[in-house]
Amino acid sequence: MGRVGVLLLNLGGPDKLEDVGPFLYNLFSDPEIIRLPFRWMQKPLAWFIATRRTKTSQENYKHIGGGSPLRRITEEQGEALKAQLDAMGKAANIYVGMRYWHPYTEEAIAQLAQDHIEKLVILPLYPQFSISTSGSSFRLLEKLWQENPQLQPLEYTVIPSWYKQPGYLQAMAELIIEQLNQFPNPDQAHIFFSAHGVPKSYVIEAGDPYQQEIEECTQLIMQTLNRPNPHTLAYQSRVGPVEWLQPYTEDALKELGAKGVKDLVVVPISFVSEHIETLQEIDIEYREIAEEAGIHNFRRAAAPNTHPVFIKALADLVNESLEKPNLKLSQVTQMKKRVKMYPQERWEWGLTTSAEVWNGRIAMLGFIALIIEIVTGRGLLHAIGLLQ
Ligand SMILES: C=CC1=C(C)c2cc3[nH]c(cc4nc(cc5[nH]c(cc1n2)c(C)c5CCC(=O)O)C(CCC(=O)O)=C4C)c(C)c3C=C
Ligand SMILES: [Fe+2]
Ligand SMILES: [Fe+2]
Repeated sequence: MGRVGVLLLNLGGPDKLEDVGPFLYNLFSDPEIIRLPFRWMQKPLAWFIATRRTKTSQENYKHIGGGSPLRRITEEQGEALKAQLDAMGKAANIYVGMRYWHPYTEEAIAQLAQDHIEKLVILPLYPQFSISTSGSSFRLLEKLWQENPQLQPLEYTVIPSWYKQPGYLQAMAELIIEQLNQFPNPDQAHIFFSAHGVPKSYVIEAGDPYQQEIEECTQLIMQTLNRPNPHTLAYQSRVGPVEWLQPYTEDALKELGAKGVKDLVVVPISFVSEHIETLQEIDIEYREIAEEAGIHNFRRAAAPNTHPVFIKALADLVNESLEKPNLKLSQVTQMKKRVKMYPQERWEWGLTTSAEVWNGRIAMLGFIALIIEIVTGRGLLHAIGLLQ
């Protein structure tokens, strides 16, 4: 085999406070994050939401030192993975490709093309697949491959999701045990899995396997842990007015507090590095909610970061994928094409479900257009003199 490369895919995060606005704009410009029926709406809406959210989001980043640690940790994971692969006699170059901030996926692809990589393993740093995370990065890569003929000869394989990997489950169990051991009665503490949420429509309408993979992952971690502790799964970080996967973390914490739970370990399970949602949302916001609800001994399991058992798990994943038949990007993005997606729907006349859905969407678009117009002072209603 020729020169091997591993492309680690991740979300990216603002390095400093000034990056927050443009980072949010990139994130909301992604049709896999906000799913709209018309592409032309994407950029104005992204600008509008990013502008509105920047201040609050900056306040949150201020609490964790003024920026996201995601780049630093992902690069450290890459270095540790390289050393582990070297030790196993499988030398490889590691590349980091972020979706919404530096180093962008496009930069990583340009670099690996320059390095004459001959076989590439595409490894998202999300254990479970979601349209909004790994799916979005795979779609981008598919586009880059289509646009750049230079990439055609590069042989690659994709790892779509890997939450069943035994080393990963073992690392998670060890991180939980570390926290359980801090309680006077380790077997009685409540284990609280907090997954990043997604809008419910992603699962129900678009067929995102995320919820099923999260639920299975929770069961597998509990089996690996092999302790009698009670556990709960809930979803955090809801954004916007639509319904997301339930139960919401804040509600589940309040409910457990009301039931008299005092000792609790939160386990973040959708992400493998510390980031704003562990350091700020769980450690500050959810801790406060839990303490108010009477959960006085609130602890959190660390994210796997560069835990040696976790890094070995990543190295095993890379090795196993090199031995299996290649999995193409078209194969891993295809699962979405089999289910209901906005661009594939067709208009139907009459009082059909489809027509009702479209009525709702048109009303929503009208409303959004009105808000944008009020904020920017420009648009159709100003042009015809209805707004000044
Ligand atoms: C598996 C993990 C993640 C899923 C699923 C996910 C979906 C998702 N996220 C948003 C909106 C935002 N996400 C933001 C930050 C952010 N998201 C993830 C992970 C998942 N997102 C991470 C790791 C981070 C943090 C990066 C960092 O800086 O450390 C943000 C910005 C922060 C904020 O303002 O709260 C937003 C906004 C949506 C809408 C979504 C599903 C559709
Ligand atoms: Fe997110
Ligand atoms: Fe989030």
